[in-house]
Amino acid sequence: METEVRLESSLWVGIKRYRAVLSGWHFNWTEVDKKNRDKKTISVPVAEVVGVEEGRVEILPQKSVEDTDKDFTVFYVKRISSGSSCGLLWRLGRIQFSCPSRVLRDQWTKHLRTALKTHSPLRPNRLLVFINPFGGKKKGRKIYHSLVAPLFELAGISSHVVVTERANQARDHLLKKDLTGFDGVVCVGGDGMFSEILHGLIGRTQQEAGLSENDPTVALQPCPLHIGIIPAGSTDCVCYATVGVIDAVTSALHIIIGDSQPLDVCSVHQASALMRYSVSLLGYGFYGDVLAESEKHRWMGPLRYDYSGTMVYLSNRSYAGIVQYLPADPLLSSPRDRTRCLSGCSVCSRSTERLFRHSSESGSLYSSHFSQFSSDSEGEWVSVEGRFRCVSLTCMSSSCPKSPLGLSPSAHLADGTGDLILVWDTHPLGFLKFLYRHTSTEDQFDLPFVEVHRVKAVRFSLPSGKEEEVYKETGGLREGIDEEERGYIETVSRNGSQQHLAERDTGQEMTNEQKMATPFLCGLCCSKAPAKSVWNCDGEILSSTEILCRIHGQLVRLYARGIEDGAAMHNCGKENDNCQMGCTLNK
Ligand SMILES: CCCCCCCCCCCCC/C=C/[C@@H](O)[C@H](COP(=O)(O)O)NC(=O)CCCCC
Ligand SMILES: Nc1ncnc2c1ncn2[C@@H]1O[C@H](COP(=O)(O)OP(=O)(O)O)[C@@H](O)[C@H]1O
Ligand SMILES: [Ca+2]
Repeated sequence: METEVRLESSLWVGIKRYRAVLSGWHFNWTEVDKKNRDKKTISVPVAEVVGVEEGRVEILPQKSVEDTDKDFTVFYVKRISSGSSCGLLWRLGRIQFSCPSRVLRDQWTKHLRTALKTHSPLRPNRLLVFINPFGGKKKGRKIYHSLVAPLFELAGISSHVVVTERANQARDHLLKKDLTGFDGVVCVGGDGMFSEILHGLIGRTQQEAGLSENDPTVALQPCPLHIGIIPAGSTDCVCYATVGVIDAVTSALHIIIGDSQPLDVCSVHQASALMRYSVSLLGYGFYGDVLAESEKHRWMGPLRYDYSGTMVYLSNRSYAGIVQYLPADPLLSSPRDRTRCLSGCSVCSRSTERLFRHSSESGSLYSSHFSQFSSDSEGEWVSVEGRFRCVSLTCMSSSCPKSPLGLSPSAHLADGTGDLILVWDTHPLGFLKFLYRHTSTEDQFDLPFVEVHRVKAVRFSLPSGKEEEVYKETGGLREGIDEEERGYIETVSRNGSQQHLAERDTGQEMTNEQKMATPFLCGLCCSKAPAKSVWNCDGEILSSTEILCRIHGQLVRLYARGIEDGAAMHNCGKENDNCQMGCTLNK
């Protein structure tokens, strides 16, 4: 049995004396005053030590090494509060120690290096990096070379960098080229670039396992390589929802220390063909229209979504559809339980056991998923039909700077479920209220025309010709229904039995304000609203409308750890500035 590394000695930082202790999971140093009394302690988990160098080393503004033989420098993760974002910013902390002898210095560097290997076994040695030079504000290359590459170098990571020259180059590389020796793949870009990596890695893994991605019932094999995201895109939702901040240095440090965050992935099929995978947003109606509109205005950069969002909102559209879903176990969690999936989430941890339960027995991962598509579970599908402003499915909260709590604030990153959000047709100001609540802490699901369901799978289809006649397009409100009623008809089928619900009560009275806004909003839109929308699949438009979606629990792993709760990081119980014990969170 390996014995735990322990080392304790006096060390100097400038003229101050410190008692430094490396024991188990922690490295800490306490200032000792002239009367031998302990002053401030800084404690760093060994797993968060970025690197240990002989001599006095600096890397910013540029690397410099003073090769003195009694000194060593420790680089570590230091947290600072991020202001507006929900997570914590990570920065590179640095401390230069002086030892009484070279022998002791060598002992410290050796023990620290051994300890950090033991306590963070997933640290990458070699990474494959793809940079999209055109993502977001087109700063991907600069962000990587000025902020990320020096940190990778410091941590001893070697990287093979590919600056993409066309869309799907990264995906094709991962599908075809030799990936031997790489521990992970890093994308520098936005959600679209992440999606390329996701498709390449999932595809490659299934190819090697001899599994057909076109079969929607197949139990997909989890990907062995980790994915790192350096945010340099427009929405950067996957990064925000898994790290809590959009910050290249924070993300680079998560990669360096080999953090590992499993992530659910949704497969999207049409008949027997795989269309795409999704993690953040699979959206029909509003989000599909926004994406289609925004593609015409790519030159605007990230602002294209604000512009297109406004235009699409003003066009006031709703679409007919049939949504069927397979509910997840309501005893495990609920999208309305007001909890949040944070770092170390217990719902996700418990799910790991449930999702992989049969793997050791049957030799096949995900065998429990497979059973949910057997004929036995057919009866559990719920079906709703009507007109929708939008139908959205997300495997995680999908928080992003535009919406800090996200599309579904209580969704989980790795519980094997997705949240289905149905926004029924409603008055324009009602829909505006729904959208607006995404920007605040007000509950966007607490509206009479909104439903949210935690699901394992979803099917979407268009109503048959007969039903389409009934719901003839009039741009927002349906023909034949009195405008004052603002209701709609839905056909609900639970466990196969058809139930006809006339007039869903939206519970809303039209205010004078709304009445005044109606002619203006409808004037922009009423004549030529299309009968169908498109699906927005993580920023890509799907070519089919009728789809089958299925959530695959923990199919990929990111170099991340979920959103850290700032308050909980202070294990000393003191506020930022007074924090002295067991905590590296500084203002
Ligand atoms: C009155 C204020 C209205 C504000 C509405 C805010 C709602 C925002 C929810 C955003 C969820 C985003 C989910 C992520 C989607 C991305 O995958 C996708 C592609 O991103 P990228 O590759 O970086 O371009 N982004 C979008 O589809 C943008 C949706 C914007 C909707 C307004
Ligand atoms: N060199 C390239 N030229 C054009 N498109 C690219 C290139 N590299 C990647 N892409 C594509 O650009 C799309 C958007 O990239 P992304 O990095 O997500 O930026 P944004 O967040 O601004 O949309 C992705 O779908 C990706 O496939
Ligand atoms: Ca999930």
